[in-house]
Amino acid sequence: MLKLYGFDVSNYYNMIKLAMAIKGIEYEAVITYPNQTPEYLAICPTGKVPALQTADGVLIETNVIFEYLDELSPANPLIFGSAYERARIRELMKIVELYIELPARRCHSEAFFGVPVHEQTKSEVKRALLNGIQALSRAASFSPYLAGDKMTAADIFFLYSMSLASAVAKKLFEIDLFAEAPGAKELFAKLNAMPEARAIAKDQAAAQPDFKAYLAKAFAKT
Ligand SMILES: N[C@@H](CCC(=O)N[C@@H](CS)C(=O)NCC(=O)O)C(=O)O
Repeated sequence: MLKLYGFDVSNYYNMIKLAMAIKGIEYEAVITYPNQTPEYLAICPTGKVPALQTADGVLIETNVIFEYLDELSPANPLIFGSAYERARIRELMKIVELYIELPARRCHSEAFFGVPVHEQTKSEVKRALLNGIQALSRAASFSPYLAGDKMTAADIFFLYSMSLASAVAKKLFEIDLFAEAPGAKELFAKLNAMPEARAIAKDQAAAQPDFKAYLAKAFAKT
C-alpha cells in the first residue's frame, strides 16, 4: 500500500490527502515532521513533506505526486482534458505555488510563530503577494473553479495555499487577498465546504497540539 509521509497541519501534505480522498486511493499515513535526520533523508532527499512511498520507490514534490496519482488511478482525474487544457491546469498550479505560496512562506515565521521577519522582506512579500493574486485573477477563470467548470489539481493548490497566504496578508499587511480576485472568495468557500476538505480540516485542528509541542522542542534546540 502507498505510504504518505507528512503531518496533518502541513498544507502541502493536505493537498495530497485531498487528492487521495477525491480519487478514492487508500494509503497509510506515516506522521512525520520535516527533518534532516539520515533516516528520513534516506527516504526523502529534501527532508520535506509530503513524500510518497510507492511500490517502486519514493516520490516527492506535490505536483509530481498529483501526476503520479492520476496515472496510477485514472478515476476522478485531477489533470485532464486536451493537451492545452492539461497545460493550463499545470500553469495555474505553478502560478499559485510560485507567486502566492512561496512568497507567503517567507513570512510564516512572524505570522504563525511570532518570530519577526525583517521589514525589507515583509515589504517584498507584500508586493509579491499582491502581484501573485492579481496574476491569478487574470489567468484563472473562477467559473467557478480556476480552470473552468470542473475542479482540478489547481484548485487543490489554491485551497491550501490561499488558506496560509491570506492569513499572512491579513495579519501582517491588513490586506484581504480574496478582494483582489473576483470569484476567489466564493471558490475558497466552495472548496472548504467539500466533505473531504472538511474531514482534512478536522484532522488539521486535532493535530495542532502535537505540532505546537514539536515546534516548542525545535525552537528550544536553536
Ligand atoms: N516543493 C515541495 C514543498 C514541500 C514543503 O515545503 N513542505 C513543508 C511542509 S508544509 C516542509 O516540509 N517544510 C520544511 C522545510 O522547508 O524544511 C512540494 O511541492 O511538496
